[in-house]
Amino acid sequence: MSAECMVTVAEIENRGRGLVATQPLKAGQIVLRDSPVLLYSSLLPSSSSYYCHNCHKTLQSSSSSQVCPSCSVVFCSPDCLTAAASCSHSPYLCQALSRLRNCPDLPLDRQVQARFLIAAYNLSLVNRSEFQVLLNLQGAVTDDDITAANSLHPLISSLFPPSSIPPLELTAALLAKDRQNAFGLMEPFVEDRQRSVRAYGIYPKASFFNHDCLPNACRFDYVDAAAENNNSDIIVRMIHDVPQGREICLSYFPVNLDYSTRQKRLLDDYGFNCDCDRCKVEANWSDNDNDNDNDVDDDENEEQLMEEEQDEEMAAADAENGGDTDFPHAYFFMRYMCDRNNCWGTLAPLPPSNATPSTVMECNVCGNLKNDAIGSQG
Ligand SMILES: C[S@@+](CC[C@H](N)C(=O)[O-])C[C@H]1O[C@@H](n2cnc3c(N)ncnc32)[C@H](O)[C@@H]1O
Repeated sequence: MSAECMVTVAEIENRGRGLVATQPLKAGQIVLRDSPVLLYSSLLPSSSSYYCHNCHKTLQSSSSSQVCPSCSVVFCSPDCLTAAASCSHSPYLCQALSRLRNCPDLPLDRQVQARFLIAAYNLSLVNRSEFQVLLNLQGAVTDDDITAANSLHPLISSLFPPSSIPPLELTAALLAKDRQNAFGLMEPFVEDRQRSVRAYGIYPKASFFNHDCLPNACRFDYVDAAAENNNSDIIVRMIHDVPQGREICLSYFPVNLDYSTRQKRLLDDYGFNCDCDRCKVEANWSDNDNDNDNDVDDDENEEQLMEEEQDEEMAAADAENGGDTDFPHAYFFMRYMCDRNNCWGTLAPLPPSNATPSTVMECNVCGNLKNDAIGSQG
């Protein structure tokens, strides 16, 4: 059975649409493969010249690289140049990105938003049905989206003929959809180096996954390691078994973040208060009282460790529940969080072969494979 049949879109109370298992699902099973309808670079123009402007693979110093004759951006192969010319690097987009490169004073976050808007409006010109996918995404507009739209509108308007300038409201709505639905394609993991996002993508099916702070599935990508033409594809695999009818959720960020950081991020970026089982337990932890005093930058928060005390508190909470909750929290961290230094990835088994579960766990951040002692025992 194809991965696409294993989950279906359903309306979930207080969460909008979500993806639900159509059958009992096994640990390691692939429930979704998805390709982006839109992909844009998140890097400074100087760094983005190291990547193919179509598939975002690192360019090799080989003769197969192709240069756009109009704007000089580079593609990894003639195939990527041809594919891009009719879609992601149309004449409109080529001209628009050249204009954007002439705005060096625009801060990087605004440049990245401008690249998204250029890619989105390009999609409206080259592929109406995929643009419609974008319009159908969830996305409540905030004041920040309106501020960003106001600041970028003169630039965006200048890229269109006066008769077809898109309305400001559409620009704000698109920015909101991007914020709440884009997946970051990260640079491959290097120990002791801060990982950055290479590109953002809008994935039409994966954007239906809701968030849970203890997810039952996780997302894999194989940037620079994927088979030909699949550099930006993502795969979602089950972390553990779930019954038919269960909602399948991802975590929108590394699972080691603390309670108040998670709540803040979910409210600021995604517009909701999380009341998942883990949050219900952690909402009562005493050290949350101090969390706000320690507010630090989001990036720094990503680096925060799941402190030992918290592990102990989780174990205590599970013990209080009789230790027989459906899926104890401490167990999740012991079994499904990568223990490699500075990684904070989530582990999921490799796909089962011939219905036999795999005992090898793969980390979705560093790619490490490790034998699953608990799984292989039983
Ligand atoms: C990537 S979309 C997920 C699909 C979305 N529910 C829809 O209807 O298209 C992200 C948005 O879904 C909603 N969402 C995701 N997880 C949620 C959760 N655990 N509780 C409440 N809302 C959630 C939020 O509105 C969030 O901005």
